[in-house]
Formats: sequence, C-alpha cells, structure tokens
Amino acid sequence: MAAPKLHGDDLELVARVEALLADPAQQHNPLHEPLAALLGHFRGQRERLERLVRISDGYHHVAREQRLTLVEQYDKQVRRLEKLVRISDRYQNSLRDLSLALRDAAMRDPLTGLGNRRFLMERLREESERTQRLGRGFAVAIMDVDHFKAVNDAYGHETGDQVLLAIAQAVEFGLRKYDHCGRWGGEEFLMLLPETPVEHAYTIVERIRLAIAEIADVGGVRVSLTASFGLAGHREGEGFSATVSRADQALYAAKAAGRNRVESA
Ligand SMILES: Nc1nc2c(ncn2[C@@H]2O[C@H](COP(=O)(O)OP(=O)(O)OP(=O)(O)O)[C@@H](O)[C@H]2O)c(=O)[nH]1
Repeated sequence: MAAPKLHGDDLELVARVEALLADPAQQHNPLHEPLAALLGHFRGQRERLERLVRISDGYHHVAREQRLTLVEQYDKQVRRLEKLVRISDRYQNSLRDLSLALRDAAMRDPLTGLGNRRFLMERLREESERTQRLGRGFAVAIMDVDHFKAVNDAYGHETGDQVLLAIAQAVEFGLRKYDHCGRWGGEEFLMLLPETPVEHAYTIVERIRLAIAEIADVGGVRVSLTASFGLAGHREGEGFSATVSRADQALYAAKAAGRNRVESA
C-alpha cells in the first residue's frame, strides 16, 4: 500500500492555515491558538497514519515472502520426488537388465557364445512338452570333434579354443533359425531340430559335417578337422533324455565306424 498523499485541496488548506499562523498581523487573532493546535493535531494524525501504512506494507511483504517460500519449497519437493522417481526407474531398469544379463550368462558358453548344457536342457524340456501337446516330433543330434586331443597337442590349447569357436560357427550357420544348438560339453555339441523328421534332420546334419571338413584355416593355422554325429528322432511317449541317450549311442557307433560320419538310431 502506498503512503497517503495530500490532495490539492488539502494541501491548499494546510498552506492557507500555515500562512495565516505565520502572518504577524494575525498573531492576535482569537482563532490563532485553536488553529495552531488543530494543525499540530492534523500533522500528528498524518504521521501516525503514515507509520501504520508502513507497518501494513511490511506485514504484506513478509506474508508474500512466506507464501513464495512455501511455493518454492513445494516445487523443490516435487522436483526432488520427480528425480527420485527417475532414479528409481533407472535403478529398476538396470536391475532388470542385470538380471537378464545374468540369466543370459548362466545359459551361455563363454568360449563359443552358444547356449550351454543348461540352455540345451531347457530347450529339450520345452520341445518335449510341445511334442506331447501337439504331437509333432523333434530330432536330436550330438556331435563330437574327431581326435580333438591331437589338435590341442599339435597347436596348443589356445588354437584348440579357436578351432572350437570355428566349429561352433559352422554348426550355427548350418542350422535353420528355429533350430537350437549349444555346447554339450568339452568338444561335444548338441543340436535340437524342432518338428523335424529324422530323414530331414539327417540332410541338415550331413551338411554341417561337410562344412566342418571344409575348415582349413583357423587364425592362420592350417587345420584338417572332422566330426562325428549321432542322430535320433523323438519317439512317441519317450522322455527327452531317452532321445538324447539314443543320439549318444548313435554317436558312439559313428566313432566306432571310423568317425567323420552321421549315424542315426
Ligand atoms: N582347447 C580346448 N580343448 C578342450 C576343451 N574341452 C575339451 N578339450 C579337449 O578335448 C580333448 C578330448 O579328447 P578325447 O576325449 O580323448 O577325444 P578326441 O581326442 O576328440 O578323440 P575322439 O573323440 O575319440 O575322436 C581333450 O584333450 C580335452 O582337453 C576346451 O574348451 N578347449
């Protein structure tokens, strides 16, 4: 609130009273004394009024400051909350990513990047359940690199690792996108071919066998590689481990028959 101002008429009146009181000719005017008292009273009241207005202005200012402070504090809390929500979202996302990464790592063979035995067991279980529901058979092939010990002995374990990686890539490349493959153990790989009759699976596995035999160079080292395969088609009512076991027996037969071949059971 602005301090009260004297308007033109008031000013003029005050000026006239002041002039009258200052005029020596009016000193004995009988109204001189009451007029002087009235003017003093008027000035006193005006000063009091100005003081009150100043106090009232100050009060408004403080109240406004307090209101602003409350609004600012509220905004600050809201911003803090938003920040916490963002951090919590990021935290949850990274936890989810981490748990996916951990799950992926737990299912993957670090050397070849293929699924590991645990991954294969899960796919076998899934496929076996699907077969029970839909009645469509699947085929399993187990592959074992021939004389792999000789590769390690000749070129060292590191080159042996590179050979396993090259073989894994050949296996993956030779399969269809809905087939599964993984490292079953050491130099053994397992292939799971969903909804595939064993004759068809044979053609696919035979193609992979030839691709492995064509690997001639691994990291600048000349190599000659072959692998043996045991193949088994799932039989109605059979658990997947029985199918895997027949594939294993067929692999044993392929090794016994001279290696570098596919035997089916
Ligand atoms: N470099 C390397 N070698 C491995 C790995 N896993 C298993 N091996 C080796 O693979 C070899 C397997 O040897 P064997 O079981 O005797 O079989 P093989 O020499 O392949 O002979 P056949 O299977 O009878 O044809 C062993 O020397 C193992 O050390 C691996 O991750 N890296």
